Amino acid sequence: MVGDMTQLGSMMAGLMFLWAIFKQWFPEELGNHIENYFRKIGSYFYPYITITFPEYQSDEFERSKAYIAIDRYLSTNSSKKAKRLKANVIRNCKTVILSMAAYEEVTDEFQGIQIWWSSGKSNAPQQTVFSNSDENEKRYYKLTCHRKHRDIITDVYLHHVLDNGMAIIMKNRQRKLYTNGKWTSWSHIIFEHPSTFDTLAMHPEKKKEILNDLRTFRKSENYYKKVGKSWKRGYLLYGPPGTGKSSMIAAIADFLDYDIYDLELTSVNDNTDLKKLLINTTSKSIIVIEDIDCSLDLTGQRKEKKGEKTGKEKNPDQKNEKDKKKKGSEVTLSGLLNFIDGLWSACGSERLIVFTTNFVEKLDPALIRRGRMDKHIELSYCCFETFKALAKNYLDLESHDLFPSISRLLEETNMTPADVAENLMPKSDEEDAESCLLDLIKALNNAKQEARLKALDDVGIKASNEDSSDGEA
Ligand SMILES: Nc1ncnc2c1ncn2[C@@H]1O[C@H](COP(=O)(O)OP(=O)(O)OP(=O)(O)O)[C@@H](O)[C@H]1O
Ligand SMILES: [Mg+2]
Repeated sequence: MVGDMTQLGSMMAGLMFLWAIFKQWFPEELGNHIENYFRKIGSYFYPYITITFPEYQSDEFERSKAYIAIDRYLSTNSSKKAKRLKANVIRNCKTVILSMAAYEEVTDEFQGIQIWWSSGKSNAPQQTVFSNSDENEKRYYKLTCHRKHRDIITDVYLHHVLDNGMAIIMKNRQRKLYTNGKWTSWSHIIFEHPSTFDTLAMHPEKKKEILNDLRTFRKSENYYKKVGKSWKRGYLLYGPPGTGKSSMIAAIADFLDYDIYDLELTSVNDNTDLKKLLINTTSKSIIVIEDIDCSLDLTGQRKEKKGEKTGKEKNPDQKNEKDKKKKGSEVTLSGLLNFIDGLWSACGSERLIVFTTNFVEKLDPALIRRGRMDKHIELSYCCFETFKALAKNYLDLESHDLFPSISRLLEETNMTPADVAENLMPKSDEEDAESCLLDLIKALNNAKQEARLKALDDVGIKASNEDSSDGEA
């Protein structure tokens, strides 16, 4: 059907071309009159309009988002109707997306209107020595419909196609973990961290509160617009090592289906590069700076790395090397503050910025004030509620006679969820749930004993210090 219409369309275009040559031999007014007459006859025989969607817009390197959305949208009906298909295998060979090959045609129906889609390609001149033959083909999708439906097609149907196509892209997309390498670019791997809010053990009330906060954030685009804020939110996760800060970031990314940009501040040259990195992030993402206290000190000057010489350098090469290192770490506190909520931070939207630290008290108050880091979440030592969640995850246990003893021991001593989890893991095939719980009780008793000895030691040292200072006096 589309082929017939295309032939008819080409015939009409040919006639119009011939007419353009003959038109000059006629007086202008008569020429225009005849042309109008031709157009009327033409539109009587060919009452269709076509809209073409090229894969690449002339001024962009990236594939057109509209083209990709149409491709995905058509994959739902082209895979049923088209005869020649193209397969795109994603998600580690687990998902196959079929789209129609070049010069295929499929029909679609919308509110009783018939729409014809065809795919095509044309050869573009060779662009670079590295480009392969596929890259030199300019693909496109062409929509054809009756001209009387023009308004509904352009105003309603195309939105329907693009929205549905984008939804399919989001559903099939694989989350990415980006890291900043040299210069101002990001490189990425597919992000498949197993941590989710189901596996993250924490007090149920606290978990509920965080999930509600994330849900509210996700659907608050209009609210942020209304109050004049860019659509982003800052999370500060703090607590001792092994309490689940990184695991929580992975769980948030899973819950919101966002990509993660793991920003290594020590690799960023200066504030300008920090800004460029920010511009190169996409919406629906989490920008993470882990161990923020190790990247900046309170005055905003970057710390020198441990082990770096502080005295005079022995030779000029060493000095150059040091200069280079210094030059590679010129990001300032003010640069970071601008990164979080300066004017440039408004480019893109729907973003979380997450800082983690083991020492919240070391951070500059300006960096973590509300408005910048809107939500402060403390992840702490394992409490009984956290233990119950871990026991459920690791041992499939909801209750046990040993639970009361564990509850008492957890109140008496500090143990991180990471250590509790390690003790709950069976060490061999023979080890059952009860012996894992006994392992944990043993570890908790040891930790309690160690803490008691350390406290005694500290008191002893203090007492001997006081004695010696009395003697001196
Ligand atoms: N709250 C938790 N729930 C479930 N597992 C946890 C939790 N906390 C820690 N773990 C386990 O301990 C391991 C270490 O946790 P994680 O890396 O998230 O700690 P962290 O707080 O980021 O530590 P650090 O401050 O050293 O970076 C995780 O792989 C996970 O298996
Ligand atoms: Mg961590």
